[in-house]
Amino acid sequence: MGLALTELTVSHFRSHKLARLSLDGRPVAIHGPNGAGKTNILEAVSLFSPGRGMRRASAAEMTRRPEGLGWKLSGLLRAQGQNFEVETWSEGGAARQVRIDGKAASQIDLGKLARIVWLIPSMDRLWIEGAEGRRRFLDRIALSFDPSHAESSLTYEKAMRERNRLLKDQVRDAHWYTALEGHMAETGHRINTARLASLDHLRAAQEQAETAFPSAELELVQTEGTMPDTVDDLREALHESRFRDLAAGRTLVGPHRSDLYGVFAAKGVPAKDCSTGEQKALLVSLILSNARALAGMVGAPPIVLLDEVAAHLDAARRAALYDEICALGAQAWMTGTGPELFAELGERAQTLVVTDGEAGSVVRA
Ligand SMILES: Nc1ncnc2c1ncn2[C@@H]1O[C@H](COP(=O)(O)OP(=O)(O)OP(=O)(O)O)[C@@H](O)[C@H]1O
Repeated sequence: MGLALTELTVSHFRSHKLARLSLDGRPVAIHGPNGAGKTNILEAVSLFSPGRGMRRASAAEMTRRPEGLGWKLSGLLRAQGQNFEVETWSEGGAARQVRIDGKAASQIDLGKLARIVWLIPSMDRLWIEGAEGRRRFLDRIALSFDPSHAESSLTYEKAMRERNRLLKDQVRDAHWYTALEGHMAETGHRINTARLASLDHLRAAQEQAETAFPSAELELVQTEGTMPDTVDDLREALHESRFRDLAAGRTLVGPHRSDLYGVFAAKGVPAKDCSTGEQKALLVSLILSNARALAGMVGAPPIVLLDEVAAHLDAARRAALYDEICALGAQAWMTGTGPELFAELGERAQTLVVTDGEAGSVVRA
């Protein structure tokens, strides 16, 4: 068995008061009516990777109402041929903490053990909406390849926020800028390199795989100007941009101005102009490529979370998705409103049924 959660306890987390799940490593098909608490389980699993989880919610938002005292997720993770006891929790809305085998650990430590990727309904408009969503999508992929990408992003954003504050306040003291630009150049360059490397991994995985899903041609572009390709050039560009940035009241150069451009390869059509179904198929294709590339890199496929994906695929594509997930050997957690959406999986998956009970969500095998 590759990477998998074999036990999961969800406590005081969103609609779940207490859910104890035993998993056997097969894909997990979760069905139940709307609002029952299916996505909440996937969100819980996503919190075993660095960051705010798949809904980007605050720790306080995820605390079960009305109690509001905090939440806890614990599990047994099968990774690298061993079992790890993993825990993450938040008390009273405070920043979440992590423990591995009873010892305090960082989110990045956990991310190195539990590679987790996801596809969620809000990504359906990925190619149509703003560049920020596409950068975030690519950054999640980069983070799955290298969990320390999360740290680079946080450090860069913190320094940029500081610099933007100086720009807004029209501070002209060069010393302040020089120090911040040094940090931004180093972390910004690391972010850009990780994004480009991620695209290379995806391209290689797309080329090597036999898949029923369309491939995407992907390119990292700048919304304006160019992205300097060395630390020194980025530092220089930030320095040179100071007057322009003072006028704009924000930083105009750097990896926060990058965008992911995608083309439906077989037709040569930009992803944003493809049909809804084609856009979904492209996303599935990218997540499968991400999973394949990770399997090649770390020796095991990631845990894959697919929220409401089955319902949006026709029967042939759905069957192909299940075949590809099973061939990869990934523990995929999938949600849908009814069992018929998982019929093609048969015994290859484990089924959980979630219903809305008086004391919150109820999960049964
Ligand atoms: N902090 C919270 N405390 C208690 N309940 C919450 C909290 N956050 C969300 N919920 C409840 O969780 C439910 C939604 O759960 P979830 O999104 O998992 O549903 P779902 O089964 O995936 O539904 P759908 O099929 O409609 O997507 C809603 O009833 C919502 O009110």
